[in-house]
Amino acid sequence: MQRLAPALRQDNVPLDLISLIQAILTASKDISFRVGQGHLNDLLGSTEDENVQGEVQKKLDVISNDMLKEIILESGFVKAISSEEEDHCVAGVEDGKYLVSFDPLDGSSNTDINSLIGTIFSIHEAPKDLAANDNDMFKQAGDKQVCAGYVLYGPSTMLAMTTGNGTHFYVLDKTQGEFLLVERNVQVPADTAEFSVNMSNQRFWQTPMQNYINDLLAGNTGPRGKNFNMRWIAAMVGDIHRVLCRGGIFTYPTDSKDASKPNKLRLMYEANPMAFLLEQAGGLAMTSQGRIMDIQPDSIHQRVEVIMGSKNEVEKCLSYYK
Ligand SMILES: O=P(O)(O)OC[C@H]1O[C@](O)(COP(=O)(O)O)[C@@H](O)[C@@H]1O
Ligand SMILES: [Mg+2]
Ligand SMILES: [Mg+2]
Repeated sequence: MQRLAPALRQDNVPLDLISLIQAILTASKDISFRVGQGHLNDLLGSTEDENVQGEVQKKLDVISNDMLKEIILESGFVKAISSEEEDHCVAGVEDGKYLVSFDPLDGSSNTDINSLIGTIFSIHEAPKDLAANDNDMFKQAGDKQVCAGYVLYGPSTMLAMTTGNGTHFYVLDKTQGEFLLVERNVQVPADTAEFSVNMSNQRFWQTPMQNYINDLLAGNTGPRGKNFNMRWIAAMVGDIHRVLCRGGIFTYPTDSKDASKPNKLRLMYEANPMAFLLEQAGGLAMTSQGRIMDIQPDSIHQRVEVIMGSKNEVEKCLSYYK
């Protein structure tokens, strides 16, 4: 099986970007090891602190954030990073070529129940005309990403990544400490009979989404004429990995549960990287208003509606908004 670096060179990925990706993965390998230790090293549970999202941070949120931040900034290729766990972007080197946005630990509510969690990352080129501590550098649409990926800490540690030449799967060979290419050009089936949403929020959704999901639940007794199954891992990294593997539609719809926060998932380090991976695998990644990767960001912690997955099913969902 091919190692990561030669696989990326095959896609003509610039050497400095390969080195930056390897830095991110070095931190991820360490996170994978620590996550695997679970109770053994007192890594579970929460801290006393809240992050900029107003969420109580898990110990693993903080540990993985610090490890990624340190290794990425030390790489020397990065002008700044932005993270779910950092209020403001953190400056790197002024002449750094890249910007990295990351969700150090996705699926935080799963850390204490030994369930699926992951790390999500997105890389843009850094503008030369702004200072390294200026958040405005990150106001670039998802379409401008040069790389996106996630590492899934599951029974095996897997990497899904794209640099714009298709989406590929890698597995961490823990005996060698290397990510090995296991599947090139993953393709998401255009149709599906599987949907993924937190149903407990149903009464707060907009009418089109309520109607769409009700028709799925009606199955072969309803207008869709076929039965649909439901899955919800409560970790976007796990739910999107399933969609990349076998198709499906994943959505976190706009809701009225908390008027100050109509959307849950973050554009820069959740929606955009997943959108790049899905589109490169033949899927779609939308809000009810348009393509996620066309959104011009206005803040590094901006939240957006997410409707993504199998092309025909996403289009079907969007038809309810017409
Ligand atoms: O708790 P809910 O409503 O099921 O939301 C689950 C969603 O929240 C998240 O856990 C948010 O991400 P973080 O864990 O990184 O904060 C997503 O991974 C997941 O899709
Ligand atoms: Mg997350
Ligand atoms: Mg997180």
